[in-house]
Amino acid sequence: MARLQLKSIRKSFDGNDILKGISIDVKDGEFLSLVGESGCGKSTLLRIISGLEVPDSGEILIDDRPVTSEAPKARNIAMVFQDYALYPHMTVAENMAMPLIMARLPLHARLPLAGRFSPAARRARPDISDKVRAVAAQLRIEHLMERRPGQLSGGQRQRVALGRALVRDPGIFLMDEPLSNLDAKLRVEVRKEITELHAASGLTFVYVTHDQTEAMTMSDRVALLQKGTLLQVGAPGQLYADPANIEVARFIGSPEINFLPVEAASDMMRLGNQHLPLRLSGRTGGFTFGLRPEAIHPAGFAAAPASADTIRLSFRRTLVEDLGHELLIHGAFAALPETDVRVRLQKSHGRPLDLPESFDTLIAPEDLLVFDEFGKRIQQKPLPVRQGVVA
Ligand SMILES: Nc1ncnc2c1ncn2[C@@H]1O[C@H](COP(=O)(O)OP(=O)(O)OP(=O)(O)O)[C@@H](O)[C@H]1O
Repeated sequence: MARLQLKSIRKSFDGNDILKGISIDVKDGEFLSLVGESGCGKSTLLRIISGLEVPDSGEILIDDRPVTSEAPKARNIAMVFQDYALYPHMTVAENMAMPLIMARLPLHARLPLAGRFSPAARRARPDISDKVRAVAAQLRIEHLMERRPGQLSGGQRQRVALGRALVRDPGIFLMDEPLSNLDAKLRVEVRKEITELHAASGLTFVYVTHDQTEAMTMSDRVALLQKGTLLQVGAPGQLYADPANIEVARFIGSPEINFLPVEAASDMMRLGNQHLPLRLSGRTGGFTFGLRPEAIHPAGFAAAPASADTIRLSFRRTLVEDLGHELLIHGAFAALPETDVRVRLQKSHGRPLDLPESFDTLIAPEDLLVFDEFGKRIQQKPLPVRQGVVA
């Protein structure tokens, strides 16, 4: 276990700023995910933590000890890559033992083949096998120990790669998109296994993924990067319900959040051609509402939101996707026909729903997220205006 602090990490390649001052404090034993779109700098940051890459400026501390200029080996960090990087000619047991064998060999014997057949490697092996067996049991791969990587499924290979990283008893475990080569069903399985592994090992995990669902389901906290900048770091529920800006709201949540342009006057708001009995305390002008698909309640088909001040908007559907337990309805509000909107509707016991083409929807003002013209979240919620009386 170890605490990891990143302080103002900067890195550029060929004059392009890839990381623009990233500061994150990863707690001892925490599972932190780094998420963001392809090219935002996630892997570069992970490589900098591991020591494979050197930052242009900034500092890395492990348990309060500066390690920025230390070699990877001295950091007691293990890393699992998306392509597993197993030795194809070695058995699972040999693959898993290799980091321990290598650590005990003199430098000249560390080449994979030389290391494998050298007398020093053979001497080191007996006391290593107990450790390998223990980790294999933890990962439930004992029955695979004599196979070679080519004789394993993707999920099994992934477990071997995890095992190989774990045998060294690292303080920090780094993973770079470890599930991306697995099919969807297996991804969910291994996702659960990694979460269990984290809980059982108590290690500090830093996990890179571009898949927000993966990050949300596995992590204690999620750090969202965009173009080399840290947009927000927080618990999954916090990023979902309390995003700092439009980019975070857009990236987190599937299906994606809806955005609606609105104009605020002192005593009402306007959405397209409809007046809404809402106002923003002391603020007028152009804003954007963020509205999660499950916060739009089709009247008569879903329970009304528990709010005394729901607003009612007519909706016209264009496409309905039946996901079995729920419907994902695409369409637009009549007040704003040019803006696509997604609505999630739970089905009662999977029964089919006969949705008309147009129906009313109910929305609780408390469920509206408000963003200013720069995309920054405004913490205040829209206030109801009742029959011309400002509440
Ligand atoms: N050694 C390097 N030399 C030059 N450019 C690099 C180098 N490593 C990374 N880059 C560039 O830095 C940017 C960020 O790369 P990085 O791999 O960190 O992104 P990422 O967020 O992990 O993306 P992905 O999800 O696609 O792996 C990319 O534009 C990449 O081309």
